[in-house]
Amino acid sequence: MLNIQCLNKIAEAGLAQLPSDRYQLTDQTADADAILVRSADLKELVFPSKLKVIARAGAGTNNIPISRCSEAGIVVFNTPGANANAVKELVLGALVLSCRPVIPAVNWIASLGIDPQITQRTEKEKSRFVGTELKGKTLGVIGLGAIGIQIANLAVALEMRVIGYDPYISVDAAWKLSREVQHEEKLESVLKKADFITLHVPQNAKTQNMINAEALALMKNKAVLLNFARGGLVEESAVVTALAEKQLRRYITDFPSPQLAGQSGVTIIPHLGASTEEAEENCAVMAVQELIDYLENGNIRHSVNLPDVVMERSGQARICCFHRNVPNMLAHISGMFSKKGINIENLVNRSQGDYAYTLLDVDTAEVERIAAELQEQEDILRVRPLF
Ligand SMILES: NC(=O)c1ccc[n+]([C@@H]2O[C@H](COP(=O)([O-])OP(=O)(O)OC[C@H]3O[C@@H](n4cnc5c(N)ncnc54)[C@H](O)[C@@H]3O)[C@@H](O)[C@H]2O)c1
Ligand SMILES: O=C(O)CC[C@@H](O)C(=O)O
Repeated sequence: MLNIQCLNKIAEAGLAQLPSDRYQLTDQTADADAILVRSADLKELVFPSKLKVIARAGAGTNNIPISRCSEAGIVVFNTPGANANAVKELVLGALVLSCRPVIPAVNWIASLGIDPQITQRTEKEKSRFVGTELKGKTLGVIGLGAIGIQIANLAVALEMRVIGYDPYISVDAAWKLSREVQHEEKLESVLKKADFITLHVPQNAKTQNMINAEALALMKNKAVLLNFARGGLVEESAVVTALAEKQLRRYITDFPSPQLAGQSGVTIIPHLGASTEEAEENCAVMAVQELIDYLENGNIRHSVNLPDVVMERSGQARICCFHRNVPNMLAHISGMFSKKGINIENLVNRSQGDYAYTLLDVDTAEVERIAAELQEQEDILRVRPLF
């Protein structure tokens, strides 16, 4: 039996994929072979030696200490694109709310209670709640991945002028992007030109506080900033100052913080971007499938610390080897098999940055000993024999 610990609520549709004869849920990290997580912070978590995999049912992995996982031979997965539609739809809502004062208008009507004159008052006083339209305005999309692309294309359909910035855009993503979206090579150009700026990049050392006082100073005075990516992308004290000095019109964020609470010009949503039944199910199903394929076949799809490595099963046993990306490792591993007279039927090896992964299918099931010997080799982080 393999033990799975859920550190957040994971949709039942995903958990139902776990065959009950091979998997059970545990609430003890010490017993966990695998962890399923959403936004729980794992940065201080002590990993038990039997923990092999962490699957993030969602996109952002800034809550997971990726380097520490790699050094412990733990593969980390996420679920790219599985909640993108949910975020796109909420960003559309936020765009509309940023230029149509619907929330104050609804609050005003609610404050009137049961007023027999409500219809007359509405028609007389509604002029206080006139807004503006999105059509014809410029939307700047920072980060053209699963979410950014969908928002950019949607905004084109809304007849907005759309400009995008993503120095690392993938070929796949570029194909999906509407030809109407203008590609900007510099972040500064987007900041200067856009009426609405929406952030869709991961939070990491390079993107932390990317919207700081300097960036805010470049924006148009009436610009609206939307952040459905991560709170740490934006220097909040600078946003509060920019709003107070009328350098920024509104900041709409999915990430509450004490610094932003109660500030005028700030609209705070309680991290609801991915909170739809559909997105939660998509993420949970995808995360569980990734986890099962890794635990049972050693296959890797959508890992954030290793490349995709998928090989059809052949032979009598499979050895999965998570190692550092150092010279001669493949020759060393295969040499150990040939010294023992074990025939390798199939082999695949891929690397990503400092780490690499090798799958070997062999013609014997007697592999426990060689697996243990491999595990002792320098630069080998985890070895798993599978039958
Ligand atoms: N509010 C929510 O509930 C919610 C839901 C899903 C995702 N998110 C956040 O949104 C982020 C994006 O999600 P996604 O699914 O689109 O991810 P993604 O990986 O598909 O796209 C991210 C894009 O950002 C680009 N990028 C990276 N660094 C950049 C930089 N410095 N400047 C410009 N572009 C850069 C990448 O090239 C990539 O195309 C996630 O990392 C997560 O933090 C939030
Ligand atoms: O799990 C959630 O509700 C949020 C997920 C979201 O922030 C993500 O990065 O995918």
